Amino acid sequence: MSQMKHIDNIPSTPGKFKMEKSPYNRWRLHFSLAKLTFWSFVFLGVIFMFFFRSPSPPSPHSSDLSRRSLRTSSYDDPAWEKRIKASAKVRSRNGMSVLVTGAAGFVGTHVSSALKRRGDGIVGLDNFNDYYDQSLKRARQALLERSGVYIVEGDINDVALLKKLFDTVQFTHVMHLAAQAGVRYAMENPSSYVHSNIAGLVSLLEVCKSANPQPAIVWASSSSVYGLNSKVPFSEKDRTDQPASLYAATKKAGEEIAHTYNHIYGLSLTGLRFFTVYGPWGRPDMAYFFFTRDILKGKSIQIFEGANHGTVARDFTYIDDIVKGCLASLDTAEKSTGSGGKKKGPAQLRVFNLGNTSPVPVSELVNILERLLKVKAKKTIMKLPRNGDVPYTHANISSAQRELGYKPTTDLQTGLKKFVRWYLSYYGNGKKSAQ
Ligand SMILES: O=C(O)[C@H]1O[C@H](OP(=O)(O)OP(=O)(O)OC[C@H]2O[C@@H](n3ccc(=O)[nH]c3=O)[C@H](O)[C@@H]2O)[C@H](O)[C@@H](O)[C@H]1O
Repeated sequence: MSQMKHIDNIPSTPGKFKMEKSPYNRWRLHFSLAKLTFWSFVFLGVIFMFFFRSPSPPSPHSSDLSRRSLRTSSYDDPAWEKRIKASAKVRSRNGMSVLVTGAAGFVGTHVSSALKRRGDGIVGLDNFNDYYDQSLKRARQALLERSGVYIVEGDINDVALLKKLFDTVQFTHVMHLAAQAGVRYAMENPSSYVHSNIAGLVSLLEVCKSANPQPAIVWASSSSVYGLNSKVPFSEKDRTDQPASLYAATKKAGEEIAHTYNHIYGLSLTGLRFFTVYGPWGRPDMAYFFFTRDILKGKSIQIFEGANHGTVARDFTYIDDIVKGCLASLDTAEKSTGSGGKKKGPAQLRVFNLGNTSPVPVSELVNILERLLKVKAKKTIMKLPRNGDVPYTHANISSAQRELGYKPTTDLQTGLKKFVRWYLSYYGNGKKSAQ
């Protein structure tokens, strides 16, 4: 009752209207309060049901989160830390200590294995997502484990995990290869590109800029940033403001984000524009890989052609050449200049094309595969769909040649021969096949 009095004495709108104290008004007030309480309960009930009782199917994100919180508790596990430290142990003089993101990916596996072979310390990080056959990623992981590289299972968006890794090991370098790849898939699942290629990159750079010492970072950009550029061969100085796919746009955004972190925090950053990388242990979503699978299965393949029956061509680049470019980038990367999250001076900022400098038409890629597989392909020629693909790519590599000593040595015929040999030994002669 005293509370009621208090309410009664306060004008609802100061200076405007004072409520009369008649019994009718009191009854109206009681009634309104009862109504208000009733509807508040209904409202809270609905909210409760929506958040806690909703039988909606678990989204990949919610399962990710629960997995992540489970894993967070294992970050304090001494055995886990021991494995990481053992994997990061440098075994050569002047060797580096590298965090490789996307280590169970195609390029990540090859780069990690090459670094380990020469005595660098490596810790891998990979979220093992299901963009393509996860068993292939697990097989790559097993391969790396045999050579002493441990892959931590986690996402680059997991800042707590990244911090824990940097607390455990003083990484001198980060080889950032984790990404949502694929040009055409960007129309199906655009947010996955924003999640990995933009948000994930920012999470990683945030942790790197605060690390002491700050690592030097080498990361995977893409030839797709040239988009609709029609000047060939593509040079790093050419325009890159006309991306043809969301994938390309997120990689281009990555290059701009790299500029910002270099400018504000003194992070040393090198972006590598890879040109259609192929080879053993490759990505099943790429044309050379699923063409091989489909030719062996006797399934029809689609070969795209440009306007007016124009040739669609790619500057296909063999994995071993790309690995050499990655290692040379790490070796020539200057130290970051910041510490404690503050820039101390200008730092290195580089972008390089890593291509093969000799584009090959997709129809020729298929001819080579037919010869190597000794099977005639069932081909359908179709117009290049409007799905983010560009008609051709061709790298000018003079900058990488000059600064990194990069010189690709594997032509498509030789590289595909190695790929096919691996494919047949991994999947068997078409009996067990790629998904
Ligand atoms: O350099 C890059 O930055 C990118 O390279 C790769 O993209 P792309 O060069 O598009 O490779 P990929 O899909 O193998 O298609 C090869 C060719 O086959 C043609 N193609 C494709 C499919 C098909 O059914 N038919 C066909 O003709 C198609 O038109 C194309 O001409 C990576 O996937 C990408 O993640 C990114 O790293």
